Amino acid sequence: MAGNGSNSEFSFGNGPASYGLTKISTNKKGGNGICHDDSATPVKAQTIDELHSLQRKRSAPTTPIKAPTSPGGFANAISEEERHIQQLQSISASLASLTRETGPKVVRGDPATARKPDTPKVAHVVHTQPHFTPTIAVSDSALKFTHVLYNLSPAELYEQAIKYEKGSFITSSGALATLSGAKTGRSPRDKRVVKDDATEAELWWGKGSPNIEMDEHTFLTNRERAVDYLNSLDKVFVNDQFLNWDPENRIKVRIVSARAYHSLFMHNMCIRPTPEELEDFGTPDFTIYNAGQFPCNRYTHYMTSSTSIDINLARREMVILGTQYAGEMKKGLFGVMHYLMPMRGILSLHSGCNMGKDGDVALFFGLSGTGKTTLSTDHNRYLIGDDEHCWSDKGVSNIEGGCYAKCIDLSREKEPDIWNAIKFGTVLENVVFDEHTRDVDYTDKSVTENTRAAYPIEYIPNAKIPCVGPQPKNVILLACDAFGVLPPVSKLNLAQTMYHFISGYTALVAGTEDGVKEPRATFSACFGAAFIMLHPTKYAAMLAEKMQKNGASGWLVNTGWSGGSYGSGSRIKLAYTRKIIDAIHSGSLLNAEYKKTEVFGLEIPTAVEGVPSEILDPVNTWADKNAYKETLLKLADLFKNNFETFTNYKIGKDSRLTEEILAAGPNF
Ligand SMILES: Nc1ncnc2c1ncn2[C@@H]1O[C@H](COP(=O)(O)OP(=O)(O)O)[C@@H](O)[C@H]1O
Ligand SMILES: C=C(OP(=O)(O)O)C(=O)O
Ligand SMILES: [Ca+2]
Ligand SMILES: [Mn+2]
Repeated sequence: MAGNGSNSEFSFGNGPASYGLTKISTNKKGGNGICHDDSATPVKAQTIDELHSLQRKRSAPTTPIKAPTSPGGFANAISEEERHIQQLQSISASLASLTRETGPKVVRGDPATARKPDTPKVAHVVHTQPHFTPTIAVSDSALKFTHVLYNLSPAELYEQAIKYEKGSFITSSGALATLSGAKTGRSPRDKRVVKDDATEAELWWGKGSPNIEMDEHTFLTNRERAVDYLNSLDKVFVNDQFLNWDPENRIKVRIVSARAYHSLFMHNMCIRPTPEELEDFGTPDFTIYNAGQFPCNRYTHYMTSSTSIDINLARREMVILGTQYAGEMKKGLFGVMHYLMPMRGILSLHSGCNMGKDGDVALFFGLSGTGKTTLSTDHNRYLIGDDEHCWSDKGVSNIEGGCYAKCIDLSREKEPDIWNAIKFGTVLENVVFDEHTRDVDYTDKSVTENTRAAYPIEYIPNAKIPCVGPQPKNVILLACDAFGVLPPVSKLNLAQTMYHFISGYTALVAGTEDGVKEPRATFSACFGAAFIMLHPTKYAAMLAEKMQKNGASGWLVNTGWSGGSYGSGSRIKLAYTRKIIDAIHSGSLLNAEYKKTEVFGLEIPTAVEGVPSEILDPVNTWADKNAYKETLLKLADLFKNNFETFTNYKIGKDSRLTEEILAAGPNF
């Protein structure tokens, strides 16, 4: 080659080098003629697989795990490997079939990415005492591995949901939109509790009780069905978490489920363990088997539909078949707490709870849709929790680690904190969104009216962590009265508080469906009859005792209709209800001027700051006074009929309060 390098053949013009393009040198270092793009440092990987493995770093607890000390003073720390094997053995035991001798072979990790399970992190449990004489000792499920996706993070669960669960999408605000399938609400008529000698005596059975009985054998049949279903899958999700922020009364729960949606929901709703707490988790106090995609067998005794939610208190287990509605798990555990906590003298409450800057705590009782979540989420106060609490001698504690807000017609302006909580990590159930922008349309009821958002409580900026507080000062009973005759706010004496607590009234309208013109009254004892386990008067007696002891004030707040029943009146503005609640919190309403209403005998204030005075007495808001009186009497009659079930029960030691409570209802 003559003179120039190999790139010299082509140039613009024949002038000096400065007129043409700079020559590309290929010969700086090696001189082997190979072109290197060395503008950045090269990756430290030889293959694509190696490169991908560099992306992910092992996560581990940030502080060393405490080594328990043996009596001799020697630390008998077990290795991390052993701890993982113990964890897997515990999961294998959870998933064990009771009719075959073994638990499944479980291995940690996603089957899609797992290599051969050649590591020792495989566990298999052999029963020491089988409950039944096994007829077949081996089955196909004993030959395969069940992959366990253990306490995955929200990011990992998003990936699982989006890859494998139809109907899972990321919305424009980062939330995970999912579908709960055919069931978009709870199925209270399919909730069963095992009746054995102990529970027969302890629990509330019969008329009005949410506890529909089943026997132990049927429970085991359904348990086996759920466990066999779960073991037939390539992978199951396992969440090990806590309930109750009161450290002395914390309950360890394990949730075994088939869907990433369920695992993320419970990750958000239960208390999340730290990595250290998880290492020390041990055996759970209660286990849920959620095989919701799989129906129960209607030929099984007691089954009346293909859905069954079964609780066995002796075995400390719950089985879910035939419903994927995630609220079933949260509220099922709440039922269990309604049994466990009163046994310890602690009152379980279906209520929201928040605290002012000065430490004044308020409880918000109410049935679904009455405003517990909306009103406890208050930008000027600390949120302790939106739905499930415990009241002990020490004060209040939230049972959960997250909130479950209704999001139908959610607006940024009226409920900014809930709006902003709908971001990455939040589960959005059954909402409708724009297929391109993924913007959610909160007004759309195409899937259901019961659209929901489940988010960790720390997504609310003024959440009180840990979620505990001192003794309550105000007990607010919420009723969404679609008849439009209850006052927006009434001050209650103790007997009235008990009367309304035991009644647990609300009246909602089924929405905008044709034909549903009349509001339907619902009475749900303790504002949560679907979740209580003992007789309502047991909880009422505890509430009376605690309110009395701590000098708490009772209030009845109507978050429903004004100016007429549903159809002619309208729902009380949320802004007005918030002003009423503010006046309760500040203490100003306690010292206001009051007058007594007819029929219900409720004390109503004549003025509340920020609320038009004329709406405080509902009679003023009705154009047709006769219609008002007629509706008022109709509602009073419904109250009276409902309360008849309770007239034979005593509350507390002396019967004085019982008589006062009976007298605290409507008089007409
Ligand atoms: N005056 C009002 N007070 C409380 N909530 C209201 C009022 N008017 C409308 N709402 C709406 O009613 C619903 C109350 O639901 P939510 O707080 O989730 O109930 P709960 O937690 O008791 O089930 C929310 O969608 C809220 O926006
Ligand atoms: C999750 C529920 O709670 P709430 O509607 O009271 O918020 C429910 O009742 O299913
Ligand atoms: Ca609730
Ligand atoms: Mn709620």
